[in-house]
Amino acid sequence: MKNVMRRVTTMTFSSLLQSPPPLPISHRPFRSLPLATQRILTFCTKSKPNMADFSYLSQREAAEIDETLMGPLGFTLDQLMELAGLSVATSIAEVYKPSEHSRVLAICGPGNNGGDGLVAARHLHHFGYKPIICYPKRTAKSLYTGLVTQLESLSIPFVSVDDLPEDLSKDFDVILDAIFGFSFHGAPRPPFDDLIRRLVSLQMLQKHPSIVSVDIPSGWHVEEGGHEGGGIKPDMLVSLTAPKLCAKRFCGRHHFLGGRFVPPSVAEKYKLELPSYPGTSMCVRIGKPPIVDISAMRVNYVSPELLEEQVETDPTLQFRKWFDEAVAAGLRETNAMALSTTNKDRKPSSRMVLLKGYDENGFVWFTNYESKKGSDLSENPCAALLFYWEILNRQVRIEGPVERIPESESEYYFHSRPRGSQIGAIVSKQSSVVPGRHVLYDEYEELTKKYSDGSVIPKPENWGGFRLRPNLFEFWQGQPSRLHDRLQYSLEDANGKPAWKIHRLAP
Ligand SMILES: NC(=O)C1=CN([C@@H]2O[C@H](COP(=O)(O)OP(=O)(O)OC[C@H]3O[C@@H](n4cnc5c(N)ncnc54)[C@H](OP(=O)(O)O)[C@@H]3O)[C@@H](O)[C@H]2O)[C@H](O)CC1
Ligand SMILES: Cc1cc2nc3c(=O)[nH]c(=O)nc-3n(C[C@H](O)[C@H](O)[C@H](O)COP(=O)(O)O)c2cc1C
Ligand SMILES: Cc1ncc(COP(=O)(O)O)c(C=O)c1O
Ligand SMILES: [K+]
Repeated sequence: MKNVMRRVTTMTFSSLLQSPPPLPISHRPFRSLPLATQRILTFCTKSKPNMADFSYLSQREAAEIDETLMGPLGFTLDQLMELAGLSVATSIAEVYKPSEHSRVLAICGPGNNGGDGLVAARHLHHFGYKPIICYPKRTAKSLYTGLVTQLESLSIPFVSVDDLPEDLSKDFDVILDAIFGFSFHGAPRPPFDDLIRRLVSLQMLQKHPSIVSVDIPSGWHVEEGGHEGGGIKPDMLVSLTAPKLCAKRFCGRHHFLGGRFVPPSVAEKYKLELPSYPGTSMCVRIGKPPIVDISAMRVNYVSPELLEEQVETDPTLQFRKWFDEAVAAGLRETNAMALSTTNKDRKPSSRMVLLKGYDENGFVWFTNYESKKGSDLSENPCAALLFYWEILNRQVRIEGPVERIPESESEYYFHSRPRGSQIGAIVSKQSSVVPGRHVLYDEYEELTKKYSDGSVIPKPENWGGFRLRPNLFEFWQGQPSRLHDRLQYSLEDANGKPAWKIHRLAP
């Protein structure tokens, strides 16, 4: 596609045929765990099978890990607390959106758990929440006074226990329980005893703020747990480093793990079986995903209006504008599109493909000409493309006739791909039945060896590009109450020449 087409953002494609990634830790077989942990695991496996994959720390182990991190491993408390607090804030943001749960009360205790709460509150503020802090027993150390100063400089209010509203359910959507962590022992002393009692009675109400506990539900025994004895029942628990034994008794809807800083030596020493964190996330959900009512799943789209007078007269330019905005919005595969084809019996079929270039002449993707889509397109050379850019509430539909691109352009593009994907294209007789994965892997290995000298990998004859020449575009912008904007561009006759006409369609 030398200079013919504008190349879409370079995407990395980790081919199915490249070496398989290691199993995430959570999927590896159960390994030997500390005895106490094993006992609890065996006990709980019966009632909650999905929890058996993780290890749980005793109070002593948790403290020991902290000492190791901050001793021989060279971490400082400030660093760990910052990461712990950030994990808590990102976990909250995954479950409670600021649009509906902005009013957060962070109750912070005298130790490091309280410090995590202070850090989390700062991050929540930057995420768009409106936190208020109750921090009755302040620590004079500079780490804590610094955190307080940072919060004050953001005008985050501090409230005393006496000034807290009697009914916490009216003023708050989320209560962050950062009172006690893994060093809690005995029975809670004032003023925390009363604060915990208030959280317990709050939960008796039908509608109450969601309680999010940092590391340990405050007042629970670190190993034995305890809400049966009348303690708090948090809706969410964010375990740090690894869940403590009491987390086995957690029955709330959302259990997250944070503290993405555990070096392999610590994981190894304590035989930690933990899930892997996705992508760049600071937190990962553990335990069962929440049960959702699919029929109630809906988003009320709120977007700027899409007006006839704002859009480009040329739909390719309008596409460029939206495509670039989607890239700028940070979408991972802006160029992923659904391609719909039909066969000679008019039977439709859809799949995702990657857009690899577009201009006024059309939209190009690459594939195997002998695949299902290839065969459909030879029987009916017409197709529809569909993009959905969720975070922008936008959808684009494109339809038109399809043709193969010149062989030289396919050649050029094929050799620009990673060598693994080039070999993958040779190995895959796309859409045909394969007796097993090993067949693909064996051939892949063989070809990898064959071409290990760096010689040119020949493009299979049946692999190349298709170009759809649009005769219809539709730009869709989601709006409240389902009254979306839909602007359709169709090619119509204007004095004997085709010209793009814009029509607004009912949503
Ligand atoms: N590695 C990590 O994941 C990190 C986690 N962090 C967080 O740190 C806590 C543990 O912090 P620590 O300071 O050791 O302990 P606590 O936050 O639990 O609080 C200890 C203070 O609480 C007092 N305390 C204890 N029991 C009671 C009680 N019954 N009533 C009232 N007060 C109590 C205790 O006072 P004492 O006089 O009793 O000693 C302390 O003042 C961990 O859970 C994580 O949240 C770190 O941020 C970084 C690394
Ligand atoms: C995000 C995404 C992008 C894809 N891109 C391509 C592509 O560019 N070309 C391709 O042949 N298959 C691509 N695939 C695989 C196709 O969806 C499909 O499985 C394959 O092409 C076989 O389809 P068919 O049997 O209908 O021909 C992609 C899949 C996904 C999920
Ligand atoms: C089977 C197949 N072929 C081709 C592609 C496109 O790969 P590339 O971006 O290397 O052209 C993909 C992308 O997912 C694919 O799955
Ligand atoms: K806590």
